[in-house]
Amino acid sequence: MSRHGTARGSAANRRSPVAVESNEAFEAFYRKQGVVAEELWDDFIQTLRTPMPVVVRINRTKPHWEELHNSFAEDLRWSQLPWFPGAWQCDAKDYDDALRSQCSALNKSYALRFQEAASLVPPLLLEVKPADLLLDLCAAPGSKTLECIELMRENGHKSSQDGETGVVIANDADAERCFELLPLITRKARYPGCAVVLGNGAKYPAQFRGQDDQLLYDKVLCDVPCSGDGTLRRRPHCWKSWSVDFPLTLHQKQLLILCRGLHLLRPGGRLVYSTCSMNPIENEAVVTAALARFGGDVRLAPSDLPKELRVAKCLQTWWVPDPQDSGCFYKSWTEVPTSQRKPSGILVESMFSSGELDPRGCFRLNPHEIDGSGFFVAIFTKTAHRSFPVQIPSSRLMPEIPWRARNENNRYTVVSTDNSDVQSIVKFYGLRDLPEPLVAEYNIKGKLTQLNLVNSALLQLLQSHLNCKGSPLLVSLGIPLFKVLDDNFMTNIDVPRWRPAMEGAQILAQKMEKRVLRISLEQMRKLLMKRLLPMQSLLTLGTGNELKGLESCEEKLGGAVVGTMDGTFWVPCIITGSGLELYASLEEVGDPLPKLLPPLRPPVISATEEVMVLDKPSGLRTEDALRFVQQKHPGAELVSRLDKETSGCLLIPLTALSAKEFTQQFAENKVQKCYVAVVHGHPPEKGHITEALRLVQLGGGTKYRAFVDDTGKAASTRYERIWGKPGGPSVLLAYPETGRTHQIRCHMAHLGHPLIGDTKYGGHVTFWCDRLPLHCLSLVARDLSGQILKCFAPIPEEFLAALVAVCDGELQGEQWQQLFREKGQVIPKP
Ligand SMILES: C[S@@+](CC[C@H](N)C(=O)[O-])C[C@H]1O[C@@H](n2cnc3c(N)ncnc32)[C@H](O)[C@@H]1O
Repeated sequence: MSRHGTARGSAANRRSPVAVESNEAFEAFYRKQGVVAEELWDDFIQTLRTPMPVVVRINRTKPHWEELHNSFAEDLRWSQLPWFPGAWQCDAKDYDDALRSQCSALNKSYALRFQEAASLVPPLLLEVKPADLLLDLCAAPGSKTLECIELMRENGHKSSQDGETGVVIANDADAERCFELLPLITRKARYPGCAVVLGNGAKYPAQFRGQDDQLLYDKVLCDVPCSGDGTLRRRPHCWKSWSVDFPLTLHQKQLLILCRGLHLLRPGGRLVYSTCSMNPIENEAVVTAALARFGGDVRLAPSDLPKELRVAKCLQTWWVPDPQDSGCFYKSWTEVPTSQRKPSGILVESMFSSGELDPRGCFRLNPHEIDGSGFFVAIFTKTAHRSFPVQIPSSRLMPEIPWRARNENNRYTVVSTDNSDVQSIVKFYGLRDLPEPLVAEYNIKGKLTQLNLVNSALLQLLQSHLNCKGSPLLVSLGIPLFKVLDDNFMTNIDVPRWRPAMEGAQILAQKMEKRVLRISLEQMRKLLMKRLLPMQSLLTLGTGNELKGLESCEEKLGGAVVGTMDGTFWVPCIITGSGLELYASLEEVGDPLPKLLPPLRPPVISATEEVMVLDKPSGLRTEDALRFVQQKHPGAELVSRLDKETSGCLLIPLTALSAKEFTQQFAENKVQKCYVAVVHGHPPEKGHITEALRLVQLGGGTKYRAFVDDTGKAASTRYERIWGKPGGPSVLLAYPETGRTHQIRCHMAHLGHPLIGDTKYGGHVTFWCDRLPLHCLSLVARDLSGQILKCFAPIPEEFLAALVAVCDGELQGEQWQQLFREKGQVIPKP
């Protein structure tokens, strides 16, 4: 069985729906459009009702990314998306709190990004090259922009071209969303050729480098605003609000943005149009209308898709709903009543199908096939460009940057290297070769506040002539390198007013010969938490091995950068009379080297050619443990199970013959087991529970609960209390003589002593135990030759910590292990 995300069977088959969401109009609309074949309808609709898997994209431009990649490969909860390098997928139900907090920490430090599978596709199909001019017309909140930048860098490394020579313009029409995008671009991507721009994509200006020399983009991404019904799995509340009308209001806007993107594309360039909507009026209709508008100058680009990526053909015909008459649909513009064919009406001619679409350049990503959101993608290329004649001055480039910023004071100017501020920075920080070109940023009060690094290609683009009255607004430009210090700081001291900026610290650390400090990883973590290293500690650390480079701060006071010894993480700081103060916090920048949880992979306790016994960790499903075994032994099968939250010995036969043998041994209760359990209260010292159990399926899904019921199956559990005080809790050894589902849990609950935290059976959660305290300590069976097979799984760390807490430290971890080694062995039956 493959571990690849798309190869584990359909999403709907693997999961049960969590909520029965529905909308009759939605189902009627999409059935009529024929978006999926009738026989796949149930799979499609069921998938839309199941939670999305979590998908992460490892940032392969970061140091240590391979370590992270390997840790995902080791962990059975993650499967790799075979069509996207570095993307991993985890089932929603395996994504527990521990995994969530680990991934959030990794996301914060930009070791990975969360991005659903289908959304990875549009940037991938842009085929970005390191030196491309790329325009992302609808960029916020920025996942795809970031992905494009990473791909540019990666492709740059592959072709050993400098990966930083391209340009990425991230435009969005929504100011708030632009500001959401900002930290991603400046803090995470840190790409000198990137500008964030606020403007209407449909009116993005034409730019000219000279007479009849229009600046055109190599790549354009139009990930347009859409009704978003492909993301119902992520936003189940939208089932209720879905209507046929809303998408109709978006069609023209989408078409205008696409047409603008196509106009700005260079001949031979590539444009990707995408939506997370499944509606043909927002998808195929927009594409056909744009093709018609450009005559033969643009066409769909047949593309080689990764072979493992499952895509569905685009529609060639579709129905347009009448917004005034529910249930009424039109196939062609001529069918629309004349009264509705007004220029101001909702229905427009471009919504109707006209002409064939090349399915090799235009396709759908169906939720049930990609196990993600529904998406639509079309790839265009251009064969000819028609420009409008414009009168522009004869000089090729403008001396200044004609783009507006947020107001007239807030502007950007090109900075020359002999500028006196720049000279003082070079001297103070010992800058070997000053990164350039630099632009100065003036804030909205007109005060010079920042020096930003851009690259030459971006500067040229910004100095070209804009063919419009007011330009879109520049929200950010390049990478901030230096920031001005507060006016009232160190007024009488002869140090420059400039300190390194957070965004540029990494670049500066490679170029500065002075004022570069390195500290150990542990000290860096402490510093990020406290943000201040008092002067005395700074001086003390500076004399030892934990801090290096203090001698490079001749003047002592003033800006500096501080990083980890391996040089992979840098932040700006300032040395003042009180010590070293950091301009960053752990909250903002994340951990320099987030700790990885040990991968969830079961250790093997014993293995022969016929049978393997694993020490299954809590949190791993038995089915996933089986997959691990099947990687080497494809014939392995399950004959017994442990609940996901239960840890310990799990026996898996490796061949059909041994499966038959062990099935029989389990059925005849010949496999002896001993479990450790922590229960509420103080049960009698020894007991034997023989109540029959009946298993009931919950909510039509794969969840079960056992009940004591005379009509159920015979069940027998012996137990012995090995630690406990009146009032509880108590630690037991339990010996199930039968193998019913949830047997120990249900039997103990029936006795009035449910397991701690076992809320399904009436247990209560405690702060000292965050897993089900049930562990299969030992197991005895007979192998195929009749020899005794005896296995023992020591108590896992987190369970041990809970036991120490239960007894208030009366027994320490090793003492508990020793107790179990002595008492927890099962004596084989003769
Ligand atoms: C689907 S989202 C883009 C998602 C983004 N590409 C990403 O991957 O994170 C569409 C974006 O288009 C923006 N938008 C809406 N109308 C626009 C217009 N006329 N021009 C440019 N952007 C627009 C919205 O503010 C929204 O941020």
